[in-house]
Amino acid sequence: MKLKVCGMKYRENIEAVSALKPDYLGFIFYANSLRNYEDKPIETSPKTKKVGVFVNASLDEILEKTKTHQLKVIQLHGDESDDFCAKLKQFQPEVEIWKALPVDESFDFEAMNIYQNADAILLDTKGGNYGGNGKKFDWTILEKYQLDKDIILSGGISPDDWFEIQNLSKKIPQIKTIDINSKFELSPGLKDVEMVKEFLNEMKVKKQ
Ligand SMILES: O=C(O)c1ccccc1N[C@@H]1O[C@H](COP(=O)(O)O)[C@@H](O)[C@H]1O
Repeated sequence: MKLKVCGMKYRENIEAVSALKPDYLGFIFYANSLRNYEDKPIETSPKTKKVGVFVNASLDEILEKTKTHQLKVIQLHGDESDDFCAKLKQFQPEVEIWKALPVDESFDFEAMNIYQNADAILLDTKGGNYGGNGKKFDWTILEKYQLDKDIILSGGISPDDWFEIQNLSKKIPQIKTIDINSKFELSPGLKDVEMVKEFLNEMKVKKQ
């Protein structure tokens, strides 16, 4: 299982979290988010891939940020279409595309089939904002999931959730990555480094 730490904003904090070598670090490029990343590009551990999170941004903006920040993954967290994913792939074939979909009790997994040009689907809880709502959806609905496409599990994941996630991933091996954000913060965009460290350690114990 891989770990993405999302919503990084402050340089020193980014350096401290990057030193823990998570698989992914997420930077939100969305002006309406309290976690909007406005600083210069920052170097992270070579083991950590940078993910850019966008909400209904233009192709030009995404391409520009991908180049400037050396993004390895583009996470589309708005209402982007599969055609848009296809266009991005055309310009950036080496960059992975993750399409985020909002999940509630009526979520239809067929919606994932639409996104043939996305490399993976990120499932986040439907809420008042496009993301960062800090709420979990009912994970038992994942037991109905039968497609092959990789899933990134997201939405209100907290430090206490590792045990449940482990059990879930045994039933649903398509869950390849988990995405942590607001439940690991001291304030929006500022991660609690110790909390992230402990969580990563718990994950490593499982891996052995
Ligand atoms: O965190 C934000 O402010 C945000 C804003 C707009 C789009 C996505 C955003 N964050 C993403 O939301 C999910 C879930 O976060 P949380 O655990 O519920 O706080 C995560 O994928 C972030 O990448």
